[in-house]
Amino acid sequence: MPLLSLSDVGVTRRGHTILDGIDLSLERNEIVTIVGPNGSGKTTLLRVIIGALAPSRGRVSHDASLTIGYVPQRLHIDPTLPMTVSRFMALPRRHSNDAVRRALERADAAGLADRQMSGLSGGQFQRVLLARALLTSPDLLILDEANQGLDHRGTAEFYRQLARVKRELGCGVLMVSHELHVVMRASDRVVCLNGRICCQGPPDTVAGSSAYRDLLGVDERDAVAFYRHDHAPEEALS
Ligand SMILES: Nc1ncnc2c1ncn2[C@@H]1O[C@H](COP(=O)(O)OP(=O)(O)OP(=O)(O)O)[C@@H](O)[C@H]1O
Repeated sequence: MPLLSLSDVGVTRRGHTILDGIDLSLERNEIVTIVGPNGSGKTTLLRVIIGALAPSRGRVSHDASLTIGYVPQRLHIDPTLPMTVSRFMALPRRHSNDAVRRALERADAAGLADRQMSGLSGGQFQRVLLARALLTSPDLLILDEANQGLDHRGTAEFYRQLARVKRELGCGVLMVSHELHVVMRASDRVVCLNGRICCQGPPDTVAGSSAYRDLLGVDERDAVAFYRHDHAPEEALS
């Protein structure tokens, strides 16, 4: 049984259709990445999935006990505000010291507990956001452009960490990304969105599809070469 499924979901705002006819299932032990051009409805879809936005049509179904961990696209913390990583992990609510330690370890951020949030590098900051989303040992982990501000190597490391988290927790992972070549390497399934789902499937199949190339404006040889060049089985990523 899927962790969460969307059936014929549509979102209309001020007479404008943002999402239409979305059928999507998310499973445990699977990394799914949504790609699509600016304004294609990616963030809107994530908001529907986390329950922050009610769809205008269709149904979102999941078990009542489903726990979701969410890593936002950006989080601004006033740099003049002194706040250690441990303190940040206690916002908005406290968890046991054990739970905090475990979450930081899972996100490969164990050594950062006493550091100031304002002194973290982009990659370290993302790991702490990931650790906070892992505090509840979620069934489904959702990341909105979590690799923003990371360079190519930082992004690859972050995705390796995600693959480890998925294996350890057995959770499902859903993310939105613009990093096409890394997405191709790090995902089990890619979903191309443009208000509707244009195509979806394993990365190599999607990379070769004309719907994907037309939507993202990538050349066929580039898409497939990117995939072949960068692709490594998950074991090799860890
Ligand atoms: N509350 C709203 N009212 C009206 N229009 C909205 C609302 N929220 C989003 N939109 C519109 O819906 C479309 C999709 O927005 P969304 O942020 O979901 O796209 P996106 O794919 O995440 O874009 P980006 O890649 O630029 O972050 C855009 O045209 C946006 O202007």
